[in-house]
Amino acid sequence: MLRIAVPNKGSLSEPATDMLREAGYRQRRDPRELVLVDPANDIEFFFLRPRDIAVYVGSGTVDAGITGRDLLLDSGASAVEHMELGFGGSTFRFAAPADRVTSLAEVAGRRVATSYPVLVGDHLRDRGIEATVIRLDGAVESAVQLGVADVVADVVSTGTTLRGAGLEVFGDPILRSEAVLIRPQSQTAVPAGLEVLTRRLQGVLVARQYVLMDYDVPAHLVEQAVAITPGLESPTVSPLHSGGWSAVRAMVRREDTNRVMDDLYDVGARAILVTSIHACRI
Ligand SMILES: Nc1ncnc2c1ncn2[C@@H]1O[C@H](COP(=O)(O)OP(=O)(O)OP(=O)(O)O)[C@@H](O)[C@H]1O
Ligand SMILES: O=P(O)(O)OC[C@H]1O[C@H](OP(=O)(O)OP(=O)(O)O)[C@H](O)[C@@H]1O
Ligand SMILES: [Mg+2]
Repeated sequence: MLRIAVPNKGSLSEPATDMLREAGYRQRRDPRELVLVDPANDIEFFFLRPRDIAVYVGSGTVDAGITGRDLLLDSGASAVEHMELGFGGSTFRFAAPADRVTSLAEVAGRRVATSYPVLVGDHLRDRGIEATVIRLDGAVESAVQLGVADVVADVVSTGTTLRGAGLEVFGDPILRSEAVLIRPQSQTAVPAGLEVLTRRLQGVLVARQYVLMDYDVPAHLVEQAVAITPGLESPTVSPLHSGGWSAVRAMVRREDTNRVMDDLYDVGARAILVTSIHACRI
């Protein structure tokens, strides 16, 4: 039976569970459940702290797990990224009170508060900057105001928390993170069940990122229209019953939907219909 670690709380928990449910796996209803078996899919889910998941995966006691790239790098565990999951996006950045510290070089000799001491320590060392890293469990934005640190390094999503604490980011992002499926470095071959899980999750990603577009276009304009909707591989073109027109079906990126419909209409396409993809295997 395949063993998969899933975040039990925090920002990644609900979107991870939603994605697995969308991929056809049983998921827990009670947030206190720690283990859930899905016998129909021969898979077992372990609900663990997001920060601990890389440790379990690295030790090889589970076959794969969902966590953040930032948490994986900070863990130092022997686990590798297997697949990006398209949610839980964030940047990891330095911040300080406006105008007090404005470049990475100025971090030298100062105190940096963070919940990600390995990630930050590695970043500073790689750039030859000596600073004192102070490890805190969370809410690091208050560390400057409370006099424990001069600079913070933390997850930034909307930036609301930083603004609220009177801090401003400076320097380049330390990391761009998102939720990832990770597997043990020691795993020599990807288990068959993990390949199925991966394909299912890729199906969810495609269903979320693409829509299906159908339209009719005069046959002599098909080439122009198809240039606007090249699809993933190649669009399907079929003749309409009444001569001189073709029907085209292609996948289109969801965010491009309205621009593509406008462009198709301008070329002469009509009866342009957009349908959501419920599920797919590419
Ligand atoms: N707005 C956000 N706030 C916090 N983490 C986010 C956000 N968006 C994405 N993430 C990602 O979520 C992961 C951290 O999860 P979370 O903050 O839930 O863990 P935690 O801080 O260990 O737990 P908790 O906050 O419940 O104590 C990281 O990979 C981080 O990049
Ligand atoms: O840019 P924002 O949208 O404001 O989000 C970023 C904040 O969210 C996270 O905190 P979390 O809620 O996980 O609390 P924690 O600091 O205790 O981990 C993170 O550590 C930042 O504080
Ligand atoms: Mg947190």
